[in-house]
Amino acid sequence: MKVLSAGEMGLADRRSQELGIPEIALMERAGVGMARVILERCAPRRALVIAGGGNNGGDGFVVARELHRAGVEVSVLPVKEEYTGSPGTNLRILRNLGVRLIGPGELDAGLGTAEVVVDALLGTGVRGAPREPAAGLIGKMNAASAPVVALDVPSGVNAETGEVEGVAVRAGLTVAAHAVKLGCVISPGREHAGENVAVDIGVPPEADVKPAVEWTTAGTLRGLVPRLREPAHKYSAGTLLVVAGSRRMTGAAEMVVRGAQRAGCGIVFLATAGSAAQSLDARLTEALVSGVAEDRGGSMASGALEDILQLAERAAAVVVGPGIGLGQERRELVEGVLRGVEAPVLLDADAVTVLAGSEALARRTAPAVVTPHAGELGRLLGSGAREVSERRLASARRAAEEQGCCVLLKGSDTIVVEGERASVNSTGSVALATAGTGDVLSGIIGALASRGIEVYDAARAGAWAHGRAAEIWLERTGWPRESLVATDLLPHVPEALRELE
Ligand SMILES: NC(=O)C1=CN([C@@H]2O[C@H](COP(=O)(O)OP(=O)(O)OC[C@H]3O[C@@H](n4cnc5c(N)ncnc54)[C@H](OP(=O)(O)O)[C@@H]3O)[C@@H](O)[C@H]2O)[C@@H](O)CC1
Ligand SMILES: [K+]
Repeated sequence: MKVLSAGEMGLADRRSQELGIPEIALMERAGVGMARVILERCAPRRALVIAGGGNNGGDGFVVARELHRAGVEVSVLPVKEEYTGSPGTNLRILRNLGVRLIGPGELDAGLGTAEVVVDALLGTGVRGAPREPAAGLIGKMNAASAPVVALDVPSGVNAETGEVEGVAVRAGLTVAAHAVKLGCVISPGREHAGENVAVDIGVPPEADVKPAVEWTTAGTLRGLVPRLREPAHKYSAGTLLVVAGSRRMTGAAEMVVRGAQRAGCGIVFLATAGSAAQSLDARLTEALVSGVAEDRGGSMASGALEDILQLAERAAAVVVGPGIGLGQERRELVEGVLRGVEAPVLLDADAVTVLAGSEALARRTAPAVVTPHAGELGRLLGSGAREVSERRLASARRAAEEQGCCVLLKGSDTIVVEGERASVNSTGSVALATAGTGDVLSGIIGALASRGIEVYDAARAGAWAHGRAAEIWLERTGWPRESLVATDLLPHVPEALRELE
């Protein structure tokens, strides 16, 4: 699956036309391909096409003609009075064929009988929140009982960013021209798009564009994760220090360690609160567990820093945060690790939360990666979870710039940003929305970093393998996705990583 932003698609389109391919030829192939997908997937007897005033509407007219040709009873609502250019030509053909063109007054009847509603209202040319009458039409499409298939982009979704400024169509399937649009793989646009499919529209390779934001697949990662070479000893395979857990939160520490071990880390040291150490030591047979100074609540105290820095001297990477707890002492501890550790540091969970308002991360020059979800990133940015959820790519970029580090923003569309580089992960499942999966992810990324992979690559490869492990579990067990627990991922992490060899 190829993913391009709206701007990149516009460039591919202009280059194609400069090479002499007429706009109407691209529209023809787009519409023909889109109609084929609709016929194959939905096989409707009656369809309604809602066509806007631009080229997205033009695609809709071609789709209507193709559905009509296949024997589907089609109604088309063109929103504009007058059409010119390629959409105008295609609307004229519909008139010549006697395809039923309806006005707004007949819309409710059309929506009531259609087996598929085709959203050809707004595409990549939308600017800002949909105005009337588009906004009202979007509301009607969303209220329809028939499934909605969006052409190119669900109307109202920003194809560049995935942001939704006003209302937007909720489609079950989005059929894109040439490449899936970036806004359809980033939340919330991703949820509006449903399944994404792209159809070939004849853009020649000479006109194609390399995307600035990578859609991370096995292909983009292949060869990144080194195989262990002989002679390997436990230190050459990567040493990782995990700083995690507290008296009441031992599971988080366990899952980070296990994730790291399955991702090929040669040796894992765990520093945890003194009162948690004994039980973790018993559970983590292969890890070296150290209990360090804790406060009265059973969380690691700031006085543990010296021991932690000493352990870090033996590690090629450090993971800090899961289950450590909040408060001033944890903040001092995390700041101390950022100041005192030269090796790459991954900050997750509580370690991200306690850094809100701190300058320690921005001041650090050695490599660092933070792995927040929207709520944690909202605290770090001081903007709130909602702002992050609405503007995910922009928020991740802002945090990466302000903090001068790599940011992995968790979600169904895990986004990884560092400097100019950005990527969206292609693997995963809603099954991952369960306690502890984030800890496993931290362990995997920490292990990859400990094996010498730079943090941006470790983060995107780790996210990919973590999502792929969930997919493999679903494939193998056939169990409902709600049943996955974080430790189910562990046996599938090596399999996922092997797919990258
Ligand atoms: N590029 C390619 O290679 C190919 C592109 N193709 C297709 O073209 C699509 C892009 O077409 P596009 O550029 O004509 O824009 P499009 O999405 O139809 O929107 C423009 C219309 O929306 C309106 N409008 C805008 N904002 C609005 C708002 N807030 N609220 C309400 N209305 C608003 C605007 O009205 P105006 O502002 O002009 O009054 C105008 O009528 C692309 O997604 C793909 O489907 C294919 O044919 C294959 C080749
Ligand atoms: K659309």
